[in-house]
Amino acid sequence: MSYVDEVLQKVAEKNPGEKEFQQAVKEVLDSLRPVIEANEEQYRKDALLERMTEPERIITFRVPWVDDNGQAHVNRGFRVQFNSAIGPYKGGLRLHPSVNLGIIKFLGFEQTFKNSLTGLPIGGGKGGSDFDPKGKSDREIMKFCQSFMTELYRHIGADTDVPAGDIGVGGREIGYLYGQYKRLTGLYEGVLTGKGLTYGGSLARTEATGYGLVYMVREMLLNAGMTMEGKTVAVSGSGNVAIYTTEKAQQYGMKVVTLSDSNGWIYDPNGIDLDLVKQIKEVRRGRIKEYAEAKPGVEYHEGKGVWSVKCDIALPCATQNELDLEDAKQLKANGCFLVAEGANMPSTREATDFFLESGMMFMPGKAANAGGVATSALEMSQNSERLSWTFEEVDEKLHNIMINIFKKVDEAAKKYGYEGNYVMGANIAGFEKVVEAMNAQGIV
Ligand SMILES: NC(=O)C1=CN([C@@H]2O[C@H](COP(=O)(O)OP(=O)(O)OC[C@H]3O[C@@H](n4cnc5c(N)ncnc54)[C@H](OP(=O)(O)O)[C@@H]3O)[C@@H](O)[C@H]2O)C=CC1
Ligand SMILES: O=C(O)CCC(=O)C(=O)O
Repeated sequence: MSYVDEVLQKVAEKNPGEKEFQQAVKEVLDSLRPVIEANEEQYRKDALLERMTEPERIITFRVPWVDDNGQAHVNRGFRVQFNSAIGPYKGGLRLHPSVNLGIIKFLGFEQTFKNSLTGLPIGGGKGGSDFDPKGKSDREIMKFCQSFMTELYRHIGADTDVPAGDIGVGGREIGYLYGQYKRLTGLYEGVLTGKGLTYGGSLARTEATGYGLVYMVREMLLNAGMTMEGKTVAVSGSGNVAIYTTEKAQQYGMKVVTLSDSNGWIYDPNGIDLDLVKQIKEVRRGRIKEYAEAKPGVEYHEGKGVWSVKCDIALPCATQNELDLEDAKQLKANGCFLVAEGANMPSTREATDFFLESGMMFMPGKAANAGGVATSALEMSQNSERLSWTFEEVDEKLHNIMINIFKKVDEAAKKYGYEGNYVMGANIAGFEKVVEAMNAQGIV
């Protein structure tokens, strides 16, 4: 049996029921086969893949909190410190009722390669809780965050592990988490990113994942001799990544016609009115349905369906496995020729294979959405030097980082004879740096 198959079997046996984690490991290792086969003997001797697929540390803890009516609740908290070969663990915290250990492990595993691609010194980690922030008051969110940090603080630090936002965690939550960390430790340090601008946050971090995604799309189009102006774009989600993807796409003259949330999706043939979306989602914390209620001529549909519209470009920005094989086929049939993932692993394995086999341009999340964590690393740099850079400085650095990621991914795919296969390119380029760092540090 090949080394890859042997490790995939062990991962399945050792992580039963963790389907997203198994899916992510299989997708990465399958695409690394040519590299691994060329070094099989050494990698096997060093148990390289076994070490790479086993988190360095998993922390789980109880998160008790009391709601506004005096009722106590208990959630489960997680932090998976996956790989510190190239820097302190870095990755977001997710608050969503679907969160479980397998999901956090898949995200931490992916984060390791993504962070490697940024070219910055950050290792991979991820965390979160099965707490549902929807419908909770600000005070309930605060109490939850304080309780969560009361356990987490002993495992993190500006030079050891630096969490940030992800689904359900934005500026409000980071503020409450930071306040509690400071209270418990007495330290005023860059232990979290995505902080508010008044207490150490970086300009452009809020926009970074979405802006970075569009900078990546720009490189893909330029490389194919195409322009952005006038392209029709379908975006899913209506949170941080979807909103700032839409903003940057519109700035480049593209027309975004869809957004969604977990209840349904909207189709605005005239192009999304982003001020209205921000009002609904960032100010009122409302549902995307309210957009259609406020605007005549906009369609609202319950459930899934964003990928059924006619578009040139599809940018999934909601959650994992939100775009399946049927969606992929429908996109192709409707003329879509480019898909870039704002979310982490939003395309199922079958959908990804279809994109690659049918000749569509496809950029996986670990490359396409790396602008968020890259800008978090820029926030860490600013915190270390006790300085704040201008929006333009950070945005320019972000843009260059995305250009460099595209180059690395493109070149790695070409080097192994898979030109245009950015899944292989991203996995290989991310993997090579982690391997070099792990080898240099011995069997640890
Ligand atoms: N924030 C960041 O900097 C980065 C985020 N990402 C990834 O981008 C994706 C979106 O994150 P972000 O925008 O920050 O999160 P937000 O919480 O701001 O927004 C998430 C959006 O996705 C929708 N959504 C979440 N879960 C589901 C679900 N199970 N089914 C349908 N819709 C869902 C939400 O709808 P609803 O409100 O109804 O739940 C919401 O519209 C995630 O995959 C995240 O891991 C990747 C890199 C960096
Ligand atoms: O900014 C960060 O540290 C993490 C962002 C994140 O969670 C991600 O890239 O998926």
